[in-house]
Amino acid sequence: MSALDIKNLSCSYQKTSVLAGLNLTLENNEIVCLLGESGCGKTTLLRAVAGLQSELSGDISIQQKVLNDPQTNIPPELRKIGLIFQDYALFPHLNVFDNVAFSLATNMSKSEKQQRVEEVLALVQLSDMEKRFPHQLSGGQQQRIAIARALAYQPDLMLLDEPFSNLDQHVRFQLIHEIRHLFKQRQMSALFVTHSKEEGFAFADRIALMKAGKIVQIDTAQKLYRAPNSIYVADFMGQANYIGLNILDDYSYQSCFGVLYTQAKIDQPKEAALRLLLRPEHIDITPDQSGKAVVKQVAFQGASQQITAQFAGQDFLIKYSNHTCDSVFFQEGDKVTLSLLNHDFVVFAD
Ligand SMILES: Nc1ncnc2c1ncn2[C@@H]1O[C@H](COP(=O)(O)OP(=O)(O)OP(=O)(O)O)[C@@H](O)[C@H]1O
Repeated sequence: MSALDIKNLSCSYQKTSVLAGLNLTLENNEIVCLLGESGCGKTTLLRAVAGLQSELSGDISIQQKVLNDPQTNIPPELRKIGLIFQDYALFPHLNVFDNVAFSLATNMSKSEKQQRVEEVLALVQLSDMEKRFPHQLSGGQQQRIAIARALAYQPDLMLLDEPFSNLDQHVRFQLIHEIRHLFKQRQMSALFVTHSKEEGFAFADRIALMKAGKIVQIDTAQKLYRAPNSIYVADFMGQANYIGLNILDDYSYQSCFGVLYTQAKIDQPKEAALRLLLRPEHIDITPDQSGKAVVKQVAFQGASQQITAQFAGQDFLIKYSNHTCDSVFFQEGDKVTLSLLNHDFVVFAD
């Protein structure tokens, strides 16, 4: 059974279309990250699922229960959704206990409430802070309280909008790992918005990369990085070089690195203009006095060097790992040879 099913969702603001015919399915216990540049519609999609969006068409179901279709529009408070925002949204005049208890049904007995609040505060490791007020907590602790409050409500789906972006780097990644572990333990499905791919990598099972109101690719972070379906996805997911290819026959191309052979039959017309994606770690660099490439720039990064080298009339970005004791430290002006390391080819047609 899927945790969330979105079919053909379109949303607009004053008739300006923001989401157009979007489809998305979340499996049970899955965390999916909506990633994309500012303004692509991530928050609008989250708001649509929460029932906070008015100009909307399409079908939305949670746990097979229809929330939105042409006949139905379940109000936000009945959707069994936990919402977590960037600014924690805690009530400043309520202590931790009352903030967490706030979302619980009014017909719950006092002892049931007590038990539920204690349980979720233990989950976020803040049991001893029941009496404190939000201003007496750090940003990370406030966000944990917000998460405890959402968990106490026992939602069918958790929606998180940039929940970690107000936290400093160290606390942020610690909290991301902690909350991911907690969600997995509680078998919680979640849709999570961010514009940081590092947060998406650390928190989500799958990433849905959005562009102008559409999901352009959805898959694991590794797949999006290694097998992007477009130059847009390739560039969004990491640094990239591209080289031109000419088809020689069904299994080989001519390139500036010589003839490249493929295992899979090439299914493009012979005259197609093609580009091969080369990540910086796909290119090997070796010092060579008679080499045809020259180092233009070196950025030492501790465990690696990021090198820009000119070869065949173009600049290549190369990642050179310093992991062995005979690693070379390259300098501007060094003559070098570049070669391609074995990897699965990703080729784009222009
Ligand atoms: N209330 C509104 N009225 C009119 N237009 C809006 C409104 N809210 C958002 N928009 C527009 O809708 C588009 C999508 O906005 P949305 O907030 O969903 O993007 P986002 O991907 O979450 O961006 P960000 O990463 O900057 O938060 C943007 O062009 C934005 O300007």
